[in-house]
Amino acid sequence: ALYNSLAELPTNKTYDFVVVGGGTGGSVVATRLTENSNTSVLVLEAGPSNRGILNATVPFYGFYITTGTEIDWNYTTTAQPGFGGRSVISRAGHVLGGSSSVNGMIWVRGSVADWNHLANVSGDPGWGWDNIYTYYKKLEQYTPPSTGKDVSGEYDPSVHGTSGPLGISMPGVTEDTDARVINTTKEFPDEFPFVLDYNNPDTPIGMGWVQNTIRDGTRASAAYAYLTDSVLARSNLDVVVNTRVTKLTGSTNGTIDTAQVTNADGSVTSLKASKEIILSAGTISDTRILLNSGIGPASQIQNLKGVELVKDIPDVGQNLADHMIMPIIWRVNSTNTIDYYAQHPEAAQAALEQWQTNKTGRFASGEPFQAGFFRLNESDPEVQSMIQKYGDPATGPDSPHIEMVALNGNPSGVSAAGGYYFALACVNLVPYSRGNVTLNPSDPLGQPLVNPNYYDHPMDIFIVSQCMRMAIKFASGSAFKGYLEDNYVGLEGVIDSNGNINEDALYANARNITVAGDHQIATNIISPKGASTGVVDPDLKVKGINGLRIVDLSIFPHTPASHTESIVYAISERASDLIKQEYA
Ligand SMILES: Cc1cc2nc3c(=O)[nH]c(=O)nc-3n(C[C@H](O)[C@H](O)[C@H](O)COP(=O)(O)OP(=O)(O)OC[C@H]3O[C@@H](n4cnc5c(N)ncnc54)[C@H](O)[C@@H]3O)c2cc1C
Repeated sequence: ALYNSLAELPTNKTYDFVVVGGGTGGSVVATRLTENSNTSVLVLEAGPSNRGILNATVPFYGFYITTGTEIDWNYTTTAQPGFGGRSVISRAGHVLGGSSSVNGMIWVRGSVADWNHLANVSGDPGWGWDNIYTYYKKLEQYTPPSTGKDVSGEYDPSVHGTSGPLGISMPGVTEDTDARVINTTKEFPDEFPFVLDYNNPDTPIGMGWVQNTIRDGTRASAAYAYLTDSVLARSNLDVVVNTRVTKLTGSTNGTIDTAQVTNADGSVTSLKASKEIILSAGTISDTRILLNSGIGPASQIQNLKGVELVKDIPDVGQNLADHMIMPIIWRVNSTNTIDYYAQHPEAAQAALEQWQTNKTGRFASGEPFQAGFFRLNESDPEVQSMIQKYGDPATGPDSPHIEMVALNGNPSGVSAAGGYYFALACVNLVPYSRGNVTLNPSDPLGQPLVNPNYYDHPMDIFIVSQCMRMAIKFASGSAFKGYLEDNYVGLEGVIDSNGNINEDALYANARNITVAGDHQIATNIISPKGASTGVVDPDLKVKGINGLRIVDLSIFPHTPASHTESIVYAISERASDLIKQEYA
């Protein structure tokens, strides 16, 4: 059942597993484990239920509307030297379904090389692509858009699953910029080849149509797709929302079996698992919980007020990485962009009403509609020399370095101020920079110190600058002539009157404007059993502790050449099988 507070939870029940965090990973693992009616699971989620929250349900809203609301943790990074000292918002869902309830819904699976790399670094071939591909096919359910738009020629059905819980769909309406973007791939086929399906493991490179975690015109979050009414009706599953876990404890040294919740009146409620605690609170929140439980680097824990060391694991909270997004935005000669809704409340209301009536119309889709995945241009001598100096940051020779996203509007959502826009957003998929999550010693339960160290490594901003050059080329296509007016954000001082690019200005814009990718990863990295580094073993159990496993994005050791919800779904599907096998 679903309970709105701990006070509602019956007190006479016991559970095999307590899942901390009902987010992307937690929703999957709770659903899969309770397929066995002999296994009981309690999920504790800090945020509210996703049900009835339009911001977590209407696909169009996912784009920008949830920042600053109660369904996001609204973390802020520390001042980032690579960003000219700016702090940026680092978002994560604070609602059932977690970040899958607030994200951009873009479905990109992670490259073959990324998964094979995971198999190599963990020493477990089961994390390799061949096995993970079977999980993707198991969990996906490709469905046509609710609007009835014909999407043939926009993806390759043969590489997707059709009967899993997670709905995947394509943009359901046509935008003015669709043809401009697709035509540009035809005009510049060498630099920007059209790709029918970037999720085809054999052809990840190119620009094509975005696939979304949307079903029946509705956001298909992990809560919507997995924690359905019938799953929540299972007698062996209880989910409690509005319940934040502060600490994990154990009965004997070296065993963790209890999740503690500090109630509003200061009292503590302990929730016990007879088999395991499964930590699925996400990359940033995991570290706060582990450090407050005395699990992590001894050097830090010794300084934390009121916390005693339980297990010294130096890598907890280390290795934090994130993608970063550098938007380039132009004013356009059109009002037919998503900015229109920000500036015309009556149009937004009508679109919402249409969505509420039959889940169609513009609000049944997200934004963007196209994205491209590219390698650096290895015939460019500058690229060659950077790769020679620092190595190729991609996990394999066919794995992309760069993502370029095309948006029919201003991605920051501030266009209520006026104007109509087109944007190309540049993403470095393979940053070398690593940071960490630490706590304020005098307030360990307070806001964690999130430091992704953006642009710390010289290769990282170089790759973004290469993507910016690509975006300038893309926007020079004939399809954009007369459509793009002046540059609004991203290219200040970059192009001189002769059309030459000023490298210093390119870098300065990147430092001043780039924002977080919200793909925070790697604070609990996987390593082989017995390794002296890393946080979890290949079966995702925390090293040197009994009864504690981590199932979320934090275990993945590097940023994948993709978006990250797909990584979590695959990790948690396989983790569920590993857990089921262990207790069979
Ligand atoms: C704004 C945004 C846009 C994104 N866009 C995309 C995209 O388009 N495509 C894509 O693939 N990925 C995207 N991502 C990333 C992707 O959604 C995440 O990487 C992924 O969902 C993370 O899954 P997780 O299970 O690790 O954590 P989460 O899904 O974040 O789950 C963690 C859960 O734990 C809960 N929790 C945390 N602390 C506690 C506590 N102390 N007690 C109890 N519960 C707790 C949280 O409230 C949350 O529900 C985006 C993310 C954000 C934030």
